[in-house]
Amino acid sequence: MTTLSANPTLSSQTAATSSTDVEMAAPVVDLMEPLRQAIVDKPPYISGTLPLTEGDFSLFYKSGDGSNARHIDLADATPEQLQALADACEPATFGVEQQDVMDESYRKAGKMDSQAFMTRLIPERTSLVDIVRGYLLEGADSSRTIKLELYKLNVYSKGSFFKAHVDTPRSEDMFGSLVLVFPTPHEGGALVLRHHEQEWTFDSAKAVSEAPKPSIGYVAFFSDVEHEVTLVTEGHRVTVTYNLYFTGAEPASAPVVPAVPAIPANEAAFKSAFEALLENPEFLPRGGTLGFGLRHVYPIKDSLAHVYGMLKGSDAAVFRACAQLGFEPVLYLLYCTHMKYGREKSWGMIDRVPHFAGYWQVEDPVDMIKEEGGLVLKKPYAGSDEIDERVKWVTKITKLTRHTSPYMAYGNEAELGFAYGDVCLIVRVGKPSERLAYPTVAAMKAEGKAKKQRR
Ligand SMILES: O=C(O)CCC(=O)C(=O)O
Ligand SMILES: [Fe+2]
Repeated sequence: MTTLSANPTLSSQTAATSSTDVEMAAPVVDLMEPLRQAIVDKPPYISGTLPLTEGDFSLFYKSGDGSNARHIDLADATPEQLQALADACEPATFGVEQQDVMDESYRKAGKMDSQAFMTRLIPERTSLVDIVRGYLLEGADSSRTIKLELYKLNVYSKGSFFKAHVDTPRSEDMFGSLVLVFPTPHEGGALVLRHHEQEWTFDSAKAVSEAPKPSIGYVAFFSDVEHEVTLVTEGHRVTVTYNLYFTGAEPASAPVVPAVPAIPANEAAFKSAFEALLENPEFLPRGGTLGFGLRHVYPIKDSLAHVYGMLKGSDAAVFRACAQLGFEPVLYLLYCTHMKYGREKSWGMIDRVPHFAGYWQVEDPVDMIKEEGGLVLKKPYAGSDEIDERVKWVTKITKLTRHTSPYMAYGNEAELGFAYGDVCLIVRVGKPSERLAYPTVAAMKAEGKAKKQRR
């Protein structure tokens, strides 16, 4: 059910401006709850595989008394070479109440501290940092600068494992861990992650063996996620781990788009929740329009077109899942006007950046949106023929990606007003027997044009 929020008090003369607030964006708690949950309760990790160049798999390490360095190519290592690497490791410990403890019933693995090896792999020169920022982090966090600190190398030989634990934070700024799994032959050693009574498994051995060669497996997760490494039943599982920190530096100016798009962990959950809803005859019995607030920041200037190719994390998950099911998700700018007099607000949306420059003494920017080819969602005292579309909001509108347009506002003298458009994703769904038959955007536009001409 939609709840109405109290009308915010108007603070200035130019209060007849647009800003999005929670009223319209209050999500409908109903059949769509599983859909909303799939987006909002995003799994606290991201995993996948990443192809790298051959040199990145070279590892040099100290062995014996340390007077000789050895080399191993982890993309093409023999069992003997891997055994030599395992022999050069010390037994791994783990932290219990500020102390490093060795207990092979809890953790059985070999470890090498970062000063005992050198890898050519520099995560900052791959898309790993962008993947962590774009797919693990959300909202404002995803444009913060992060730092990766090489922590350890581990060799999980046959019979190795690491029981459930959370990683010890190294400082207040540490927000997570990144584990890279090399493509060495092994079986078992999957990483099981648990958070808020949910569980996920990343079978890195399987993922890496199915990836184009040579690739590494990667998994990044937040510090409060419990995780365990299951028993390695064959071969050697070689990993390097990094601690992930936020740095104090200013946020990067433009949000970064991962060069290699990762598959968001909640994409499958969202897709199956949506498929189940589409099967349900009680869901939008006459068809309807779903709205999703975006959960990442994207740069916009004159157009929304480039944002389609930049979608990250949950935004990418929603877009891709809907498109795969045959729908045509469209980005819109959503405007809300607090009227100067009275309590009502008007709402409108448009699928491109509007140009308000030629308008003079405008009372309600939603009228300009309409003139520019947009749609009216809500308007005080409007008859139903004046409402173009009604949107059911699955997730709240956010102000993360907002476009500001100045315009000449109505007043005793012309004064400058500002209209704020918040980018959201709109998906139109047909009635139960013909879910994909809802008019396409092109059809809606053509219809709108015809309507205008008839007037
Ligand atoms: O190897 C992994 O996948 C995780 C290792 C781990 O949990 C750790 O080193 O703390
Ligand atoms: Fe761990």
